[in-house]
Amino acid sequence: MTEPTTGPESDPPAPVFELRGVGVDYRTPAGPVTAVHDVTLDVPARGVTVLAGPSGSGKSTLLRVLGLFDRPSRGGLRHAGTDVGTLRPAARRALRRRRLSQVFQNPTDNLLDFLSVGDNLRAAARSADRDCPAAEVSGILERLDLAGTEEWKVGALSGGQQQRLGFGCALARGSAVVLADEPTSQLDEASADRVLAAVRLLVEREVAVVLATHDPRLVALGSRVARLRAGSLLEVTGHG
Ligand SMILES: Nc1ncnc2c1ncn2[C@@H]1O[C@H](COP(=O)(O)OP(=O)(O)OP(=O)(O)O)[C@@H](O)[C@H]1O
Repeated sequence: MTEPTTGPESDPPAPVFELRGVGVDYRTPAGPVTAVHDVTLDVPARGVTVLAGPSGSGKSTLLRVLGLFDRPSRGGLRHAGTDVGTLRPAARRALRRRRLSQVFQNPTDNLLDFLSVGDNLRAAARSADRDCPAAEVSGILERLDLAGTEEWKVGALSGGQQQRLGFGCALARGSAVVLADEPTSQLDEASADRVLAAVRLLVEREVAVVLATHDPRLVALGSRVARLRAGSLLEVTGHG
């Protein structure tokens, strides 16, 4: 029996996220604050999509929506064609576990400090119901320029090495999408440069990467750049 086809081979894959008129309000003691206004955006299934904008423009809020941590107050969100707004909490959690990874700003927030480097990769894979065999552990470490550190505790790594390992954990999880919030903001320039190489490795492995950043070097990696100001989408540039 032949597999059903979804279209000619040249068709690009469906967007990994489709946001339609998304708005997010926060309740505060002073009343509601609208952090994101009416954002309509497609996030391609390949390459880097950058959410760029000054502090307070809504980048982290949108990442929390894409990471299925927060529900939009208005509008719709589809992930790989599925309307996530209609999913029950357990189904949202399962989707997050199997399909998505997060890389936070602070490198230590991405790792378990009581485990070795290799065990962090294995634990990350298990958290997505996967295995990370020995060859994969050493392959990931080599590609991230961390060869020889497998037995080290993560506290022995520099901040930049820890952040690369954070991206390595996303690879070990086999996620389709990696969402990273200001991943270079705590790093010096040389360490940040090597984090860029980790992002490129994810792209090479056909992971969709969404970066919230104001680091121009990360913005330059974007095949699509969505510029935000005060919670509104100003423009979307690029392709992919
Ligand atoms: N939990 C919250 N409760 C109330 N207001 C919030 C909350 N989180 C964010 N905001 C407000 O929403 C707006 C957008 O914040 P957000 O953190 O998404 O912006 P950002 O672009 O990621 O900023 P930064 O670059 O400083 O992280 C800001 O006005 C912020 O004060």
